[in-house]
Amino acid sequence: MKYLSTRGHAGQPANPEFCDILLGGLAPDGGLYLPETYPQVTRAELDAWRGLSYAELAFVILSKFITDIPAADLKAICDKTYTAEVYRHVRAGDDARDITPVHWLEKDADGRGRFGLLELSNGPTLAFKDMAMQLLGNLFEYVLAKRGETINILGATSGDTGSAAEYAMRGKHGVRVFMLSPHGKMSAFQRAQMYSLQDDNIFNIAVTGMFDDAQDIVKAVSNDHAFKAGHKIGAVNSINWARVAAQIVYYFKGYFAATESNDEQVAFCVPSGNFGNICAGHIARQMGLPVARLILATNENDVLDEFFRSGVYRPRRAAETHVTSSPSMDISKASNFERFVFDLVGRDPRKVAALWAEVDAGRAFDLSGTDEFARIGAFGFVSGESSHADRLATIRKVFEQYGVMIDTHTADGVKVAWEHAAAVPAGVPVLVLETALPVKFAETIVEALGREPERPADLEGIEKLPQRVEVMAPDAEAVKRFIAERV
Ligand SMILES: Cc1ncc(COP(=O)(O)O)c(C=O)c1O
Ligand SMILES: N[C@@H](CCOP(=O)(O)O)C(=O)O
Repeated sequence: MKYLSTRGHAGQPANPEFCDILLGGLAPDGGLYLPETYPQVTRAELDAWRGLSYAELAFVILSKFITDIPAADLKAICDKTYTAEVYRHVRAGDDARDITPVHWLEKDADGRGRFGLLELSNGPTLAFKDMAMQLLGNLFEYVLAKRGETINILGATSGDTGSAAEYAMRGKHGVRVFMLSPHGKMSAFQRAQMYSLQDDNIFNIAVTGMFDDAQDIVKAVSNDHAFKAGHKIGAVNSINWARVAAQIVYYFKGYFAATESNDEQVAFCVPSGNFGNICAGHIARQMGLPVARLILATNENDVLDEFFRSGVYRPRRAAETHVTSSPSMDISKASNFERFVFDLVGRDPRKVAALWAEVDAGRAFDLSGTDEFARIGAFGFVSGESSHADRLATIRKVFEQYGVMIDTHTADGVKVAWEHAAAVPAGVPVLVLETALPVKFAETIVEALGREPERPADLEGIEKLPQRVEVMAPDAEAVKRFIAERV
């Protein structure tokens, strides 16, 4: 499989393969890598895949995108990654061997699931990021050893990518992680998960700004080609295609869990910020997975909801970005949205480059009234927004009605999924992606329910551990100096 850049210049080689872009992160023209074409899944393949374990499914799907790692090696990496020991934090009664079990909230009279949670947060750091990041850790280790290289990962987090990356990379040979987080904007649990790590290869930098400032720094450093090459800078955010590829797998797994035959459809509701998660759902649908609807949910930072309703993409400045009780979605400039717009404009890199020239200059773009936006219905998206009050009411309702405690981001998803029930064809089950566990956002859970969420034994007392973090202004040059002094 060869890859291209959404902006037209994929670098050298002109059409790189998977292992090159795994280490490369952002394309040299500032665009994002995508496969030249989306591999199509045949009906015979879907039939054969139903019933596969998560690791087996990951192998067959990733084999379509990764053609430069021998099959036996890729299989071994998938088997090592997707184990019940790694994804162990399942709800009582669910089976960790499923890796991403579905927890049904509503079933019909025949006992068939109608509305449920796709559990994606059972990994080491209790957020969906572990689904891809654990694989990335193993892929990096494999490819770096094969090539005799090292990598210095520069990432940005609004709370969950950071800890998932650090847990996946800590102690890994040849890998250092420099992770930028928004100072004072994450939950106490999220901060403790990251800042309490004392491993020599982990560096936490808290920038006095928002997530978008941190993400801008990652892009600025990646776009300094001399620095990037000289300091072997890599990426683990969903700008890295490998993250998106790994996330495609659980859409297939969720589909098989929610249906009995491949004639049926399913709808997914995805709490969204950087558009990485739902971008994987979009690609699964483009590959032929029978997805009736992709329901996109935002919090008060509603830039994506605004686009799907109006055709206007208007990234907000840091000062206009709300600090909310679903903090991991406090994002106003969604990196992966560029991948979707590439498909929307007929995969024309010149159009994407022109649109992102506007975005990079701090302006909006407006596709309303264009032929492209007229086609948006074909992509299956609907969207909605959720507020702090909605979040509290949804957490309460789900707890009272079903006895299930959900986190604040998943609550945004449930609220928007309920709101869009009429947009889903009759009889089609709806899965809300559970993107984090409630203990990560205990303060809001206590506000909603008057009780503390359950805490896994292995994360007991982490807030009391000593923390190690460097606080810095959001300045790409200062970050470069910090990295250069340590590699
Ligand atoms: C808990 C949680 N939910 C939802 C999101 C939004 O996902 P995405 O950025 O892939 O749209 C994030 C962060 O990315 C997250 O950490
Ligand atoms: N919500 C994320 C933000 C970064 O998203 P990514 O998927 O691009 O890594 C976080 O928790 O850090």
